[in-house]
Amino acid sequence: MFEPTDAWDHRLALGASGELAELNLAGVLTAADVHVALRIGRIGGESDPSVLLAVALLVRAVRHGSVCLDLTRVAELDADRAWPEPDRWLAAVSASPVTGTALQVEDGLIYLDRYWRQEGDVVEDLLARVARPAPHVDEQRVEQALGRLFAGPTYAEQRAAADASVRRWTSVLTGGPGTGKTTTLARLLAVLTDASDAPLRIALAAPTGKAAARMTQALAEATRAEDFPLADRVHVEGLEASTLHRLLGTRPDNGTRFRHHRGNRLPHDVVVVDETSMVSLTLMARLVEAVRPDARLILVGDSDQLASVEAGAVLHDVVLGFRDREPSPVSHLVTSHRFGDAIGALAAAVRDDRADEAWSVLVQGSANIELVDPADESRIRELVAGPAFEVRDLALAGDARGALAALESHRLLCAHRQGPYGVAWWNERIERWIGERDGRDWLPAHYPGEPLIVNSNDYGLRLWNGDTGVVVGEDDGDRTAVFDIGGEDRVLALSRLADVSTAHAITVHRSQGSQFGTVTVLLPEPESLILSRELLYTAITRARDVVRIVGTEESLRAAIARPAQRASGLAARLARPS
Ligand SMILES: Nc1ncnc2c1ncn2[C@@H]1O[C@H](COP(=O)(O)OP(=O)(O)OP(=O)(O)O)[C@@H](O)[C@H]1O
Repeated sequence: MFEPTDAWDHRLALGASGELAELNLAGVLTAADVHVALRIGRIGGESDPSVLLAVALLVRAVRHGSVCLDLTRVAELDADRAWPEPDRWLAAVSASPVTGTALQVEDGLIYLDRYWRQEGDVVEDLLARVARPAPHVDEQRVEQALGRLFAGPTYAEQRAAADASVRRWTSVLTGGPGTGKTTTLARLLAVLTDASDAPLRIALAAPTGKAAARMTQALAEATRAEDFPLADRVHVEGLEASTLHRLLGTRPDNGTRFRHHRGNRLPHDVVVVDETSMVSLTLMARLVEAVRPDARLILVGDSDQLASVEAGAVLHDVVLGFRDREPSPVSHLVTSHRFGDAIGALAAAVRDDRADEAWSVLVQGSANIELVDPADESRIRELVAGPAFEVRDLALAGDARGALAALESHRLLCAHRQGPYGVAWWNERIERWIGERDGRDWLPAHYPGEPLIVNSNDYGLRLWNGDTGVVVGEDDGDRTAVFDIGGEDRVLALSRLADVSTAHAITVHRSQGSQFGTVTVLLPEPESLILSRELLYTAITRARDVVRIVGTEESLRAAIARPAQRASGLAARLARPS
């Protein structure tokens, strides 16, 4: 609910009446939701208020990450409101002249045409891929390679996953942090290469630049493990990941179409995608159509993490949809291999809806886990300003590498962008603390020690969405920005930076695909609509060594009790017997 400032308040949907106007004023529908619905109605010749209401609610659902709308669940938005009876409502939508053009109905769910097509494409392409006869493999060579690369009892689960993947065109490797997804992938790639007569063209990709750099690094580390057979290293060494956009070939004239597609497939024999949980439905549709039917597609990720910023929860849906298929393309790694994994145990309690256990782990605390009272201002200042001071001092001393390393050692994660629990507010607060400490009333634009995060891909500068850097130099003198690109420093003039923001604090959504030594998670009020189990799980699993949660018991329990819900027909359509 909001109080309009006047009749022209931009939040008001002018021209709306009845329920659309009421729900707009109640803050359920934005002006844009209403305008899109009215426009679709006008173009399609539909004036039935219940259909227009369904369209506006559908646009709202897509804005919240859903692919479609289930009319039987709309009442959950406001149980006290008299909503249309779902069966009759669906019948009205199905009979509408806009259905079949701007709108589609499938399995009782309503879709905007674009997402219906994309979901249909993903279903069709994935089902066609899993229905293909299995790839031919040389059993003896595969057995030997599996035995060599996955030797010993600690590798049993991962060996089974690799064994299954070798025998499929399409496989999904999912598991929580530290369950050995990267270890398995590195060794699986070695098995595939060893078992192939011709050299394999392997593509590695991730949804963001940051995630791609991490994938390259993690694979290199996994390959350097002591028990990774030397002779197999050459097969995996030197492989570099790129962003999915770069792999598919971005086109300057079109943001959602790529150079590679159904008519011009990728040349690779193996296409691996890491951090697949962050891949939207739109991007997944483009990916699966671009992979040759006779190329392997390996999707890697943690299906319990937050889904993509855009519509869809594709990895989650694919894992769910293929769960009961025999043989299943999905391998689920469950054993954590990180020594003394207290963070993993906390994350698992959150993921599995064990709120009592999560709370008691937090209250008990340990070397890796701390619960911080949100009222304890001085502790919070110490925890979040301390690392910022360190980055600033190193940046002022001209130590770019040190500043970048300090930056990666801690990050403040917020659920929101705005408001007292939001990124903007906390960035400002930290900047105030820096000013106070250094006796400055104001800091210059792009001050030394300012952490930067890139918001969109910049092909000219070769900076990718999610890349992080830091400003180095003097407050009243020369300053440059230094970015860590896959372990190498890239120095850039500040004037060249177009779309960057300050990153003392970032949202949990933005942190996906990254990890930090210590993570401080700021939980919002329990009523916050953005607070969900997946959000908390994702935030906790960003920490390598230490996680600190600033929040109340109510907020923690509210998060765990609320699984993020994204309506989609993908899982059901993949699971349907063919
Ligand atoms: N089978 C194993 N035996 C012993 N140690 C292992 C095994 N598998 C993985 N590890 C070790 O566990 C740690 C985590 O493994 P890995 O990085 O492969 O997991 P991951 O699932 O990719 O993690 P994340 O999602 O956090 O990146 C690494 O230090 C790795 O060396």
